[in-house]
Amino acid sequence: MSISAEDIKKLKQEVGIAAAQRVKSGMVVGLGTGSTTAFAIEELGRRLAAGELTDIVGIPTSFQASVLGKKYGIPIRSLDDVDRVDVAIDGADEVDPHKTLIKGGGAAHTREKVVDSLATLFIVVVDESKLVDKLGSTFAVPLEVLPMAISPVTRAVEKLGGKPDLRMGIKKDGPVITDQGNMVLDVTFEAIADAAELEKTLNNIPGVVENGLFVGVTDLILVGEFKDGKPQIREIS
Ligand SMILES: O=C[C@H](O)[C@H](O)[C@H](O)COP(=O)(O)O
Repeated sequence: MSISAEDIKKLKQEVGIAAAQRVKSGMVVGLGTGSTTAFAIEELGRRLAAGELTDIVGIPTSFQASVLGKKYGIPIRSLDDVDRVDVAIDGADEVDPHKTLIKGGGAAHTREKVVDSLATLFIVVVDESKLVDKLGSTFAVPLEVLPMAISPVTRAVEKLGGKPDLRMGIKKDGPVITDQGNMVLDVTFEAIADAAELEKTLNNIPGVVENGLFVGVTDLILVGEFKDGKPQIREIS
């Protein structure tokens, strides 16, 4: 049974709110990027305004997260200002049974990997449509690439058996440019047998800044799903 866009939005909202409710006063919070995390950031702001939370600071994983954090009154800091990240809340484009992720649908995976990997507790928030048996079945692996290295990186990933596609803007002519001023190659692989190995291999190509495979980083996944017609949250830890 396919789920409507409205129902998916509802599930994103439920898991976003549930994740934000796990944040405690005094915590340093990694603010993820995307439509699901946006609900978590909004809920953090609501809790701050209501006095349910005090003294949190947010470490944004993108320009979008920074703007949203400020909009909802979360004090924004950089990694230079803190010595830890207590919890990070972030979305994903695919989640496999080993809690390995593909991220970067919003071209934010480089900063996300830095912040999410530092977190004592990394919570992934997704709706059920993101769960896959095999990584790469619905989503390509995004690579953030230095613009001057697009051609050699394209050839290198083709040699690895990947099919690279330069990500183009939707409301912009030309390629998508990341927050760091780089480009994105979305690489489709027929099968990803060993995500950990592929993550390292891709990052070893000169010119690749970071790829969207997140291996061994996830602590907890909150999955929004419909059961008996009602939205509910399943925890995978
Ligand atoms: O670059 C973007 C991020 O990795 C997002 O967290 C990911 O694309 C999921 O986004 P959404 O919650 O909008 O599906």
